[in-house]
Amino acid sequence: MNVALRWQAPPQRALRAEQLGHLASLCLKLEVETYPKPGLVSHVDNGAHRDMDAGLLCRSADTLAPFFHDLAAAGAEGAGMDRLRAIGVAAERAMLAATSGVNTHRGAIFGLGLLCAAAGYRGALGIRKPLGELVSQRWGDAIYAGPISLRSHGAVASRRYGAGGARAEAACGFPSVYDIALPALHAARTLAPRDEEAVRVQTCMALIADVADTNLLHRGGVDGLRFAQASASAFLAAGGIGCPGWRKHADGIHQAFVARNLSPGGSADLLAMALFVDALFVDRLAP
Ligand SMILES: CC(C)(COP(=O)(O)OP(=O)(O)OC[C@H]1O[C@@H](n2cnc3c(N)ncnc32)[C@H](O)[C@@H]1O)[C@@H](O)C(=O)NCCC(=O)NCCS
Ligand SMILES: Nc1ncnc2c1ncn2[C@@H]1O[C@H](COP(=O)(O)OP(=O)(O)OP(=O)(O)O)[C@@H](O)[C@H]1O
Repeated sequence: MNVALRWQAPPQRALRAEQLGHLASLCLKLEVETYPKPGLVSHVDNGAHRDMDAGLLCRSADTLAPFFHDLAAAGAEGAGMDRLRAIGVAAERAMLAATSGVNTHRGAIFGLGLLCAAAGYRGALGIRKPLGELVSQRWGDAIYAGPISLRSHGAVASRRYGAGGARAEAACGFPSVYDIALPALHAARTLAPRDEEAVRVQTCMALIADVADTNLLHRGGVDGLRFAQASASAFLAAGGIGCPGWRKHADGIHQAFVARNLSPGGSADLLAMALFVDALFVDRLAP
């Protein structure tokens, strides 16, 4: 597998919904094609996961492209949260059918889906606001007011540890994308201008160091989250991808996560979202 980000944002502001759907799917594949990513599935190994591999994640990403397309089109038509939710639920169903029941991308459908809807909305209005701000303004209240599955891993972790999870991240306008991932991504490009995979590793580490990831809480409790955050912070403090031998350090962290069954799926989703936002030049001009 070799996924290149063959994407050049057209100069006009309004990107067609189909292109946005294709871009979102591509960003999911780029996230997969990033190694070492602590505990997560990549083209090199399956990390802390027994039920999925890179091939399954890429098939899932392909399955989701038309749904991201629909979400962008719905956003352009001014859809409210009920309509977006119906498309999101249909996307989750298609994902489970394509993966024989494995949750490959539930968090990513939600976050990237809302960003696609915001990109469609922004294109239709011809405005320049960051996508996260639009999600928060347009659908933030409805995201909080929406139905919550009491038995989901995220909901249990939220109740037990008080973490807001994917829902709070979206309702607040994706602060982890704008305040953590994008600055890390841009700084990393000056450290490794010709190595986009290294840039993605550094961005992923920056996210893990700061995000209260409900996947980590579900799998490892507070101790697991603290271990993950401390490991990623130590990688960054040592110079990250600017340090000679960084791959060995990152690989050691990956193996330590696997040994503890830790997987920061929320940070993986946020990495894909940051790649999506970064690829749309309006956000680059006004992040
Ligand atoms: C809100 C969702 C994600 C419910 O999931 P859940 O209760 O399990 O919540 P939780 O927040 O923990 O996370 C689910 C996934 O999000 C990701 N995640 C975990 N922590 C975080 C975080 N801090 N920030 C962002 N994403 C995170 C992980 O991949 C995780 O597996 C979603 O599945 C849902 O409500 N879907 C309904 C469809 C919908 O409303 N769609 C909107 C348009 S696409
Ligand atoms: N490369 C990746 N590797 C692993 N998880 C990822 C990756 N990219 C995104 N994710 C996110 O991680 C989530 C899946 O994580 P996980 O399998 O730990 O959750 P779960 O199904 O709730 O729990 P469990 O597998 O412990 O039963 C998905 O919702 C997905 O969006």
